[in-house]
Amino acid sequence: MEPHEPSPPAHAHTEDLLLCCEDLRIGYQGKPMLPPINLQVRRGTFLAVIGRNGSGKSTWFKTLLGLLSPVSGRVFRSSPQVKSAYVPQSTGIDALLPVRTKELVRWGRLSGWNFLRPFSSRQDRSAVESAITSAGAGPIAQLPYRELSEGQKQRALLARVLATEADLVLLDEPTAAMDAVAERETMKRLAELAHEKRLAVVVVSHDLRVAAEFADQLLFVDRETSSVVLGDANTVFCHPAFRHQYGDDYCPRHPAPGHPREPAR
Ligand SMILES: Nc1ncnc2c1ncn2[C@@H]1O[C@H](COP(=O)(O)OP(=O)(O)OP(=O)(O)O)[C@@H](O)[C@H]1O
Repeated sequence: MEPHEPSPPAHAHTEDLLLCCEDLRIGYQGKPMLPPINLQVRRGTFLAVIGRNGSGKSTWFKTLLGLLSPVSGRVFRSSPQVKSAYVPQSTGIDALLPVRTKELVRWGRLSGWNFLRPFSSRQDRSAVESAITSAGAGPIAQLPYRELSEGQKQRALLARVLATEADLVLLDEPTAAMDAVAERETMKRLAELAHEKRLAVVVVSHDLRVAAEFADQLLFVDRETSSVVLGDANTVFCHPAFRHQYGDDYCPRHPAPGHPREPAR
């Protein structure tokens, strides 16, 4: 280890650990917007980040990626080799070039000016094919990216990020423009990828039920109640801060009127 490299947390020496937030406070201009975040991101897990608009989800992603400095605390990567890939909420890719989806995915795979190489390696080609299949982007692979619908563009960008074969994949509302069927299918695929390929997948989603169905854990962030809640769906959905924002309908312990949990005697 380099002399100036920060020391890892005591619990970080496990092979599945990719990234760790330690008392991490996120915000702008030195002003924290949430209480400290403590969590570990591990291989083979699917984490969904939920919360109202403006609650700090994208800010957290930017801090994880090093695009924004923590207000305090730290983000620790278990190794400098941990490779992350990120799909932001919206991108300017379509404004760039009239490129086919498959080429866009290939460029995601080949870093820097390598994408100008006329031939990619067999390994690159196979990673591109597999990413296109995993993202369900086969039917649109030969179509110009510019001509795709917003939901199809999201699939293409998902394939692009998967082609990088990153260990940690951060996706900010990757299904926002998809119809309900495509959204469910994509979240299911992301969960399978996390579990089968041993990736860590972290997704921001506003579809709470779909997130709860497929994610291993939920991270709920809320500025109004100054809350950060990490746990399974029941833990999060029944938390007072979550219920303050979204009501009781998501919590099985607080059934909606007319749907009693116990049959009436
Ligand atoms: N560069 C910036 N400087 C100061 N404040 C900012 C900056 N960028 C975003 N914010 C503010 O930070 C807060 C959190 O924004 P963020 O984009 O992280 O929310 P979010 O949870 O991702 O929201 P959404 O669900 O709408 O995408 C918002 O109030 C936003 O206005």
